[in-house]
Amino acid sequence: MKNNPLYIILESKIFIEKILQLLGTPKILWIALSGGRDSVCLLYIAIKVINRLREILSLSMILPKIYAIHINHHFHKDAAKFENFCHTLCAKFNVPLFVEHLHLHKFNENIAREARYYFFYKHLNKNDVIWLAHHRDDQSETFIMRLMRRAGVKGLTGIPHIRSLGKGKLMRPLLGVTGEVINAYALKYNLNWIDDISNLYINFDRNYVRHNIIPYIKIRWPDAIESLALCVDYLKESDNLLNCFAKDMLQAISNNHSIIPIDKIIIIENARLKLLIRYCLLCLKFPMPPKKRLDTLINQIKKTNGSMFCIRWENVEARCWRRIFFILYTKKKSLSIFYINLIKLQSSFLKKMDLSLLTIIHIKCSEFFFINGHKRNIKKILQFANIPIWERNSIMLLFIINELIAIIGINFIFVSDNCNLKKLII
Ligand SMILES: Nc1ncnc2c1ncn2[C@@H]1O[C@H](COP(=O)(O)OP(=O)(O)OP(=O)(O)O)[C@@H](O)[C@H]1O
Repeated sequence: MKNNPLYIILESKIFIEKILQLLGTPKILWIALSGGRDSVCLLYIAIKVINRLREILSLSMILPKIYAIHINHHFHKDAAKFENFCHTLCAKFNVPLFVEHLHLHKFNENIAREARYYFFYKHLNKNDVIWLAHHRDDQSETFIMRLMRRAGVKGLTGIPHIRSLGKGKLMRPLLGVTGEVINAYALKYNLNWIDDISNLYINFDRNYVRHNIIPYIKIRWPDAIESLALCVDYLKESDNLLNCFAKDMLQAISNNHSIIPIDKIIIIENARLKLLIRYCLLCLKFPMPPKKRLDTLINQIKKTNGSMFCIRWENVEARCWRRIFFILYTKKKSLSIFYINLIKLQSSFLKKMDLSLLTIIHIKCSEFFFINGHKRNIKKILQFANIPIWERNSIMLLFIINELIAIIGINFIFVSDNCNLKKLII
């Protein structure tokens, strides 16, 4: 096993050149280090890649520095073991390690993931890059899980190779290789890591797919991982095309993802209208409606012919009022949006603030924010961040705000005591 030649893929010229090309020359290359096999290998590869860069670049060029970041979730009984392991490993390689702590009353996988990305976001400065160790098997598992959740093209596109995150970029250089290759690499270089025993619990969907489904598919189709990952690549291309199409459609009728004249959309054919609404929701980072809800919404748009209606799912409301179609967020948003919007205001100040004083980011439209919370606390933050406050509780403000944004392009905050939009409208 130690001589397994598979590891060579990770040392091939093609692999190294591809990641060097993607990497560019950031000031800091962050490695998201969990202490597991994949991220330990990634750290090792990063060190080698920077050494390679040192050989190619002229002496006058500044090399990216490698920093590692570990999030201690304090939930796992081995949490301290993982953190200590990361400290020892980074000390060995002379890589500075930043540890962030997350204390949740009750562990929730999704919130923990969102919080992780928030911490990554917080550390990334302009042009920094962070590497995560997802690989081909993760991609194929995600694909199968999403199939079972009846995802459409967008959902099946899986994990992206590269995307922006705050001021920097998030990359997954190992997404093109399988776990088997990473394993061979780890064995070849005698790397140590900690096995997360929770990866064996098949009551989690991912683990069920990993242990109970993929091995069976591979008996019949040994290249299954590769084939599934290729499907994901094809779907990514289709999804990009659909997004371009939807963007053009929107640009022709509105300059806002959440406010569109109803007369412009009534005439759009159903399948295109669905695509347009999904695109707006995607840009607004709002949750997608279940299929039946979206069908009902389309029916309402066509049937009511511009009179009032309201369709809700999760915390989203799609409304028509005074011949304007609105997409609004009405209640508590997920942790990342909550943090990320606040952090935009003034991160150093917020660090000192007790965030629990604020209850909810109420609605986030593309250019302005509705915040609900104790007025005193919100005002304190906004004043500190030099953001003008408008206090009114009329939906008419939406129009005024929209007009002002269109005319002078300002950003400001609307603070309302009563964020029940239904009441406001009536
Ligand atoms: N607690 C953490 N701190 C820092 N980064 C993390 C943490 N958990 C996950 N990551 C990053 O996200 C990637 C994917 O996480 P996930 O839990 O899906 O994978 P994994 O199989 O546990 O990976 P690994 O073998 O590195 O632990 C990890 O490889 C790592 O880069």
